[in-house]
Amino acid sequence: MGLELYLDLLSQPCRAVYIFAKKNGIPFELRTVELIKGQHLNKEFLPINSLQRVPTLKDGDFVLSESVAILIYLSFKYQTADHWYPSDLQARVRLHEYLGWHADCIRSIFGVSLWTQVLAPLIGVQVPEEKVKRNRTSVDQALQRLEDKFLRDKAFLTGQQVTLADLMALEELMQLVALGYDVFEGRPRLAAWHQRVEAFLGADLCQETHGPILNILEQATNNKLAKPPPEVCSYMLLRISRIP
Ligand SMILES: N[C@@H](CCC(=O)N[C@@H](CS)C(=O)NCC(=O)O)C(=O)O
Repeated sequence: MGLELYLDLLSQPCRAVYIFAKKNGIPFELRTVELIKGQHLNKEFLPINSLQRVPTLKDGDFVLSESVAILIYLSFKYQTADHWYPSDLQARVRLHEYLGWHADCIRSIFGVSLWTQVLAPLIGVQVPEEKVKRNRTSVDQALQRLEDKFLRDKAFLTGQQVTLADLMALEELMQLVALGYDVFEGRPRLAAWHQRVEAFLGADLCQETHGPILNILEQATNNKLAKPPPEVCSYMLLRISRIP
């Protein structure tokens, strides 16, 4: 069996892995794990990733989770262009500097809207308004830092060429865009960066990758999402209660 990628394109780190593999012509079998249906909790997925999370890579007997580790594995194994994961020491650690900040300050915040606007209502729960507002404030602060401290006047987040950092950031931003948040309003440098990254990736690949998340609100509004089974609902309830 060749390379298998266990992904759900509703998930930001999964899309970063997907778009990287596709853009670089890396052959893989897509194994879709639908989080809304709780497929990551199924007994079939447990032996593949006991952490029950996606993305997960399987390359023969080698199994790997964590999007950044997967992206680095793919860039070495398939010898992708140097700009993605630069060999120059300072350029590489600059990329890791961003990825560290991203893990701490973006990941936990940008995904909350999907819970408040789609997943909680799907199981009949309303997230308290003060939590929603708190999240919006955190999102605004993080976007400002992304633009002022990382992007500044550069073409891409960590330099003049596109890297893994741009993919990770793009996919987090798409989560907000899909949920109706105008992340680019009043942020012209971020808007120009977004256009540059999407132009580099190509419109068709962006459409293919972002299609499912861009449709999620419409699907939710038109009751096209099936309510998950009870055990998944209880699991989701627990996750919702942890929204700060
Ligand atoms: N740090 C991990 C985050 C992975 C992650 O949070 N995956 C989510 C989807 S976005 C997941 O599988 N969630 C299922 C769960 O935690 O129950 C990465 O970058 O791969």
